[in-house]
Amino acid sequence: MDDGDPESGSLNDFWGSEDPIFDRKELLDIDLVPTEERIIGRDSEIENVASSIHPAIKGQSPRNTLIYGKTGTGKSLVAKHVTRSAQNYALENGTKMGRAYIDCTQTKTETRVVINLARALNEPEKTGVSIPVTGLSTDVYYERFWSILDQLYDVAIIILDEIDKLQNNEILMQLSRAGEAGKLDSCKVGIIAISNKISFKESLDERILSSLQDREFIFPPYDANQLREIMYNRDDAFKDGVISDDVIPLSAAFAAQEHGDARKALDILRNAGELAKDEGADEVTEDHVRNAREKANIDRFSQLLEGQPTQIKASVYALSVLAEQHSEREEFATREIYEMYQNITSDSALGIETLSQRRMSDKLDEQVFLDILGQVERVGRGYSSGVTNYYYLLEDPAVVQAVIHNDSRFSELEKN
Ligand SMILES: Nc1ncnc2c1ncn2[C@@H]1O[C@H](COP(=O)(O)OP(=O)(O)OP(=O)(O)O)[C@@H](O)[C@H]1O
Repeated sequence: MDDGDPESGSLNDFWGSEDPIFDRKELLDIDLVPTEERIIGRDSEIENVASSIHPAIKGQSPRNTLIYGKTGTGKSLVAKHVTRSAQNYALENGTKMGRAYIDCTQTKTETRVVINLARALNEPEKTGVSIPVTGLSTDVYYERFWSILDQLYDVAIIILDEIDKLQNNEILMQLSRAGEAGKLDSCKVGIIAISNKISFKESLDERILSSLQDREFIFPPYDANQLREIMYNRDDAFKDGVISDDVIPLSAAFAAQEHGDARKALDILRNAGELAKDEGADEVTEDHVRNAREKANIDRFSQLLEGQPTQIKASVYALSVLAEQHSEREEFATREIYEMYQNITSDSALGIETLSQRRMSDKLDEQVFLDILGQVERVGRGYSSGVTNYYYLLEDPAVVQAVIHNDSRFSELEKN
């Protein structure tokens, strides 16, 4: 084993070397909540969310708020930015405001949400309440959580991001009714629920819905100009003069082509910088952006599709098989997709039931909203008059299948 002179290793030169491309790379981190002057094109959304929670500044009940919009439209950013600013203002004005953020893709069960909320808001040295990570019943966790809220805060704002990923809606029921149900003595609770799945409201109990729908906002996608602005406002992530002139406009054009997704724009920009760095280049060029876009597409698509239920994968898979078999066509009618879907789901390897055509097409419609698929309506002529729905893939069928095959049941299917 070599444990000789540490000075002699050539790695030392490497550790000591300066990054030739990035200066403040953290500005391109996806979780960063940028300062207000770096937030572009969301003035009215910020105003709307701020007006919903305005009463909280004085310790009164904030209005519950529901935010919808496609991915990368700034939903999480606006919710975090507005609540952070409210919390600072409240603090300076003598109101004790608590604020917690839960990502429901990571925290899906009722008990885990309560535990995480309680742990995030607790100050054990002040409350004397402990929240062990496991071991108590859900009821006890709730009791301790209510006690923490009453002891420490006049008001608490809870952001539930990607709320449609929750296993059930019990936590929403509890949080939205905590005051009237007498669980809380003095603390007021407000919820900001975020989703990119418009159909999620159908699964909600009427009472929760009416309480959440109090204020509902839909965030529109960005246009290419806004995406450009968002990126120019973060170009100090790079060393001076390292990005060539066409890099930001091209990244913005790519991100605007699908829907105006700021996450995608920033992903492309960061990945382009990383590719340039890996190559030892001293400039980020248009070619790096093109290659980064390719990589971002595959990553993003995997993320969107991987966690989806088997029924959804089966219907998207059916479309990908058709697209592969008929490379001369792009669009396929619901009926054709359904025939392929029936073939696929009849294979016992998948272990799922075959839904009706109607329900399968509902699943496809959801994927359209998430930008996994595209959909067009065509009016037929002659015998086939009437409107027919057609779907098409937004990604290469080979990429779609590669992602779905990560689910072992689908790779089994391939062998049969
Ligand atoms: N208006 C904006 N100005 C500056 N940066 C933005 C803006 N909107 C979004 N971003 C950046 O884009 C990325 C994605 O934004 P955000 O997470 O808020 O999107 P989202 O709508 O919550 O998406 P998802 O549904 O995928 O969670 C973040 O890094 C955020 O900082």
